[in-house]
Amino acid sequence: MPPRQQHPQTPPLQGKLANRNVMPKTLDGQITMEKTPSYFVTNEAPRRIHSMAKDTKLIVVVRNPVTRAISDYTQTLSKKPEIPTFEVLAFKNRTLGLIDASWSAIRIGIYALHLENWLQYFPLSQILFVSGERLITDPAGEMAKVQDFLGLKRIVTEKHFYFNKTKGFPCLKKPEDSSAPRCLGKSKGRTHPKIDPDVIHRLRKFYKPFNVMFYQMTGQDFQWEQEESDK
Ligand SMILES: Nc1ncnc2c1ncn2[C@@H]1O[C@H](COP(=O)(O)OS(=O)(=O)O)[C@@H](OP(=O)(O)O)[C@H]1O
Repeated sequence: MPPRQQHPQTPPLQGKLANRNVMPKTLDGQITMEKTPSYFVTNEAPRRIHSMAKDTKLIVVVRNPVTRAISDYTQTLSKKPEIPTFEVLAFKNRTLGLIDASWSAIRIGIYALHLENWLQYFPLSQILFVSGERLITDPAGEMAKVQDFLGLKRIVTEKHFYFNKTKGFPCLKKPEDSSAPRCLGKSKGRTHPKIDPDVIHRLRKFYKPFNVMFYQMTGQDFQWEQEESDK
């Protein structure tokens, strides 16, 4: 049976019962999924989810935190075009090179910090880290890991993806029926504004120790230090 998915717009975790009540009933052989990216950085989320269901499997998609910050900013900019530039928001004091780690676009990318909170409640074996970069370059490969992690048969494979040149991203096709291929919407894969290379450089330096800590904690090297430039 297909996994049942809770809508991402679920009210935020307000308490154990509040959340359980909005989840659909799950039958034998079904998996209920809930997708709220902000839970990863919500202090109370691990404790609450753990007290609701200790055996919950957690999937976290992570990408280079510098690109993530720019993506986050791009999303806000699309809704509020009047906000200051990324370069302005990124610093507490630009002359001193002091990064503003309290700005959510930057803080969310300190993955090691957030993961520490989750590891107080869940073993690493219950968490799958998906590489946001490989999700674009090898979606079938990443989806194979997701399906294995969830104990599902590998139903989604290479044949379900094609690279859409116009979109610049992989899109989905359903080879089993004749329905039209589907790409993600306009809000995914926007062009990022060009950011001052010096600011990128400073952010890379800022994140490096946290990235290294994250690689050690997860046992996975996401190779964000190897990337030459951000799009
Ligand atoms: N197949 C495909 N199509 C389009 N976009 C893709 C795809 N795979 C991954 N991505 C990347 O997903 C990024 C948007 O995801 P978000 O994490 O912002 O989504 S969410 O709003 O938090 O759910 C989005 O980030 P931006 O490029 O900054 O928009 C994409 O880079």
